[in-house]
Amino acid sequence: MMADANKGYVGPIPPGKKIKIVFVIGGPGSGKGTQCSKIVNQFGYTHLSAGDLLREEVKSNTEQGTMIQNFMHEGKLVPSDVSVRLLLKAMLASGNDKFLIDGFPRDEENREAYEKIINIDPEFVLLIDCSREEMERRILHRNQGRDDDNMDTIRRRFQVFEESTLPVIQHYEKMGKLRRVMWNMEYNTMKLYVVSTQ
Ligand SMILES: Nc1ncnc2c1ncn2[C@@H]1O[C@H](COP(=O)(O)OP(=O)(O)O)[C@@H](O)[C@H]1O
Ligand SMILES: O=c1ccn([C@@H]2O[C@H](COP(=O)(O)OP(=O)(O)O)[C@@H](O)[C@H]2O)c(=O)[nH]1
Ligand SMILES: [Mg+2]
Repeated sequence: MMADANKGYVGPIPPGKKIKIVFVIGGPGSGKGTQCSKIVNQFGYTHLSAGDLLREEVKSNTEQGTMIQNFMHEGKLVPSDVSVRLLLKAMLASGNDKFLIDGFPRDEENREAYEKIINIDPEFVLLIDCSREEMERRILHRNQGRDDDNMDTIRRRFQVFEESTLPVIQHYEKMGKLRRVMWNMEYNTMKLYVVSTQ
């Protein structure tokens, strides 16, 4: 491993380790988790779902867990320092150097907190573009017993996606980092994006 693999990097990950990060973004129910699970099996990435990490934290029955549960139940975004710290903890615990980060960053504040605390430029941002009708249909049939998969919360989650996540997507598009795939695209086409950065 080259000593200057992360030249200029200032952050908590040990220097000298070239870390690859891919953000996977898309509306609620667009298939982020599904595609990430397929990609990790084949390409040795660690899949970190920000939503799953938050749900794990809710189970801990701490004050922070209850706070997170309330935000999620309302379809709102949990304060960035909480989500970023959970991501960082999971990255350090994994020992891996390639991560698919699913469902994050969801707003500009998330992105800024990530840049302040973790500060590793993503290789690219994979956007799963899916119609709202299809996303709604999928969420309502997902049967994972999620407290936020009800019509009322779903509506708010879509609103957050349109108002807060779209600006993040535009940011990465301006930087030339956005790779857009359609929800009904062949999985093999999706794989190409990952293979091309191996
Ligand atoms: N390409 C697909 N075609 C049909 N159903 C899908 C597809 N991808 C995902 N699903 C289903 O849609 C639901 C939402 O997918 P999920 O991966 O949980 O999305 P997200 O993580 O973006 O919310 C799940 O029940 C999943 O099985
Ligand atoms: O970085 C994140 C990721 C998720 N969430 C919260 O967790 C919920 C569920 O996110 P998840 O990614 O699991 O939902 P999905 O898009 O997969 O349906 C969101 O609505 C938010 O309330 C958050 O606050 N910050
Ligand atoms: Mg998901």
